[in-house]
Amino acid sequence: MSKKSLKRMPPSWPSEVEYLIDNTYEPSSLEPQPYTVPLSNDHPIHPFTSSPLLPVASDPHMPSSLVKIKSLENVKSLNEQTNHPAYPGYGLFATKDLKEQTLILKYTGVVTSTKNESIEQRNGKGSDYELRFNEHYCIDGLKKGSEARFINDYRGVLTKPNAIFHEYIDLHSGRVKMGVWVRRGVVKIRKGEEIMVSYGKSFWRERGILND
Ligand SMILES: C[S@@+](CC[C@H](N)C(=O)[O-])C[C@H]1O[C@@H](n2cnc3c(N)ncnc32)[C@H](O)[C@@H]1O
Repeated sequence: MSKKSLKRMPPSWPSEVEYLIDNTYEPSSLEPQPYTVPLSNDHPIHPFTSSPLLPVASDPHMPSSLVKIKSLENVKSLNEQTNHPAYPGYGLFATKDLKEQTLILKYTGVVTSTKNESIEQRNGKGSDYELRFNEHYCIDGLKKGSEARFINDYRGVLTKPNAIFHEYIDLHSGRVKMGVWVRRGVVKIRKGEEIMVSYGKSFWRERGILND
């Protein structure tokens, strides 16, 4: 059996999407040189400090036992009368209590360069699963990605996001990755709660949903 067919996948993973434990760069020559490890002690261990340096952390184990992909069919929004605003679709939920500042997951996908594009050229081009990454790149989780591609925006469900997307340097490979972290000030995301970030106002503005 090939290595690929042995790859483990999270439960409820959609067959049309490739599960990716690590980013794939397109073209592969785009991948930057990794940092030389060990890194200096000046790097923090989480993003919630005033340091301008990227945090250093060990890659989270994937598929992750900390999260579960769930259909939103029976999930209500804050207003218990209405369906979740991302219904019909999926969301990502904690399977354990997750403490403040925990690195929960890696956001993986296809990484491409945005170096020669202005913000105006880039706006509206990305899929609903695309994130800006490491200054001159973006990661698209539309066709290939990890559990993190199922994370919804907090609007209409929570009063504040309980998680953030933030880059880190993998302690072992020296490569920059995109992480999903429990947000500062959130004592814990409780088992069963939906993990939610803010996509940013520009995400909704580009889709004609926010006007301010
Ligand atoms: C990265 S996907 C999130 C996962 C998605 N729910 C799924 O089932 O694949 C982003 C898309 O989810 C939906 N979504 C996420 N958060 C939402 C929210 N707060 N309100 C409405 N739609 C939301 C929107 O369609 C958005 O373009």
